[in-house]
Amino acid sequence: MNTFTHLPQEWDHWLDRNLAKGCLVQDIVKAMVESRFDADFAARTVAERVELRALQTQAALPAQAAPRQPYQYGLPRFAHAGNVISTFDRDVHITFRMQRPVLAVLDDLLTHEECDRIVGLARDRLQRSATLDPLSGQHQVKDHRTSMGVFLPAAGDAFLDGIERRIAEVMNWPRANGEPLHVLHYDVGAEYRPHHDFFDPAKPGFGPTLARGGQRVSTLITYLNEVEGAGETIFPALHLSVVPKKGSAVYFEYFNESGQLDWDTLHGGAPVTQGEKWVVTKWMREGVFT
Ligand SMILES: O=C(O)CCC(=O)C(=O)O
Ligand SMILES: [Fe+2]
Repeated sequence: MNTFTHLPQEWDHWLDRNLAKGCLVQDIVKAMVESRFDADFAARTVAERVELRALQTQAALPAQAAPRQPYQYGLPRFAHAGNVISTFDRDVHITFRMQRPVLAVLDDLLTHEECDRIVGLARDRLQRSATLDPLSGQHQVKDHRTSMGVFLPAAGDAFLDGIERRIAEVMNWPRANGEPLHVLHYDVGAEYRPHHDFFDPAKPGFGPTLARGGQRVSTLITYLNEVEGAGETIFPALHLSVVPKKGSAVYFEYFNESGQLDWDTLHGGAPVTQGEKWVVTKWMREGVFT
């Protein structure tokens, strides 16, 4: 019986060595399955590692496409100097920041009461999270996103209205460019595998969503509860993970004035190993979201 669904460190190195040697993916997966790794796990793990290695070496593009130019870090959209962002109703504290990619961890974005209230608004309306298929443009439920989610439009809700305003000030981008707040819930074992929040313009299925305000430019993920085990937001290309803390948030941006995309913002929600995880995400667009 094939049982292993976790990659020990020695196997991690083995995987990299074999990919570097040019071994075929199917041979690597076969060897893992023969060593009692779960077949689906082995296939997924190898496919993800191939993608990550390609990203790191910028070799992910098909042969006929032009190589990606390095992302130009001009003036960040997140232009807050100092440690505190004084919004109209609350001081938000910057506890970590990095320039490449532009990323920050923020404390006190929401009070605990606000977190609980958002969870309360979302709890009974959750649906299994879907992702937009890059080829067909259809919303599809896939194994790589096993959370439950719901959009919370702020229209007419004074509470959400205030939160939206605060978030727009923190993201330093017009509120009208934001998609509605999106709440995600993860049970034990649920995860959101590494992805980019922007829409790859080379993929035809993203045309219709790109027509609704253009490209996504930045993301703010706010943690709504204390997670008992794991569930970090992981950034594999940066070897960075952000540990959930109730009321705190992680911000990152990935679209510059020249329209370049920062592929290093690859990120995901690691599987929750104990308890549950709630987040609320704000995605900003280039223009007004319609
Ligand atoms: O749950 C997380 O930590 C990541 C969520 C995420 O990537 C998103 O909402 O776009
Ligand atoms: Fe994301």
